[in-house]
Amino acid sequence: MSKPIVFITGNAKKLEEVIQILGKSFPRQLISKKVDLPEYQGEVEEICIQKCKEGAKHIDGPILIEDTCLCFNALKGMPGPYIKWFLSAVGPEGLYKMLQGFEDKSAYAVCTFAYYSGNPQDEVKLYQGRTEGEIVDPRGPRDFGWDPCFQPTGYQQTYAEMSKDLKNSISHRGKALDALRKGDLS
Ligand SMILES: O=P(O)(O)OP(=O)(O)OP(=O)(O)OC[C@H]1O[C@@H](n2cnc3c(O)ncnc32)[C@H](O)[C@@H]1O
Ligand SMILES: [Mg+2]
Repeated sequence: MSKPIVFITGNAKKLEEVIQILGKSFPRQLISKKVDLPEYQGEVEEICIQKCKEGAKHIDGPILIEDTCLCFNALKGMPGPYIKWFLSAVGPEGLYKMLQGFEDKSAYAVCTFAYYSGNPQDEVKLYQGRTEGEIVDPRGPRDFGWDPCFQPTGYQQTYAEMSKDLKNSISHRGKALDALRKGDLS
């Protein structure tokens, strides 16, 4: 019997979605631990590896972390991994206003999971998902991050206006977890 995987996050809404998306079909037991891991700088892959290694100091056994980026094409991919600070400073309205001087409102959300078995001989494994969209004047409930100002390509609703099932079926996180499901989590 494999050990349960501990998903470390300080974000209750992320955890809620991960549980909804993986559902009962996930063959491994997933438990969660609330730890606010440091916000690292750099490329998202490096950030996730560092975050995962730091998380491993808290847990004896397999662990999972994720990091989410929101990237504006007009800003060459910024705020990217720093979106948390921008969002807490200016909110979804401010994110929309940041693009006021640009015609290009396109953006993409990237979710990267990092898994580490806990065995020192194993590497950290990464699983990524990306959803394209645009930054719009915020609409919909305010309960999760930048959801009100992100409208995925091909939809008339923002993430915040969508049902959870619809968001999860097309989201950056849903796609990253599809990749994780297919991965080798030994
Ligand atoms: O402890 P961790 O897992 O790091 O949780 P966090 O809230 O610090 O999350 P990140 O470091 O990945 O920063 C991502 C930011 O984007 C927000 N966010 C993450 N996923 C989102 C989603 O699907 N929809 C809207 N906002 C999201 C989140 O609230 C943060 O402000
Ligand atoms: Mg974080």
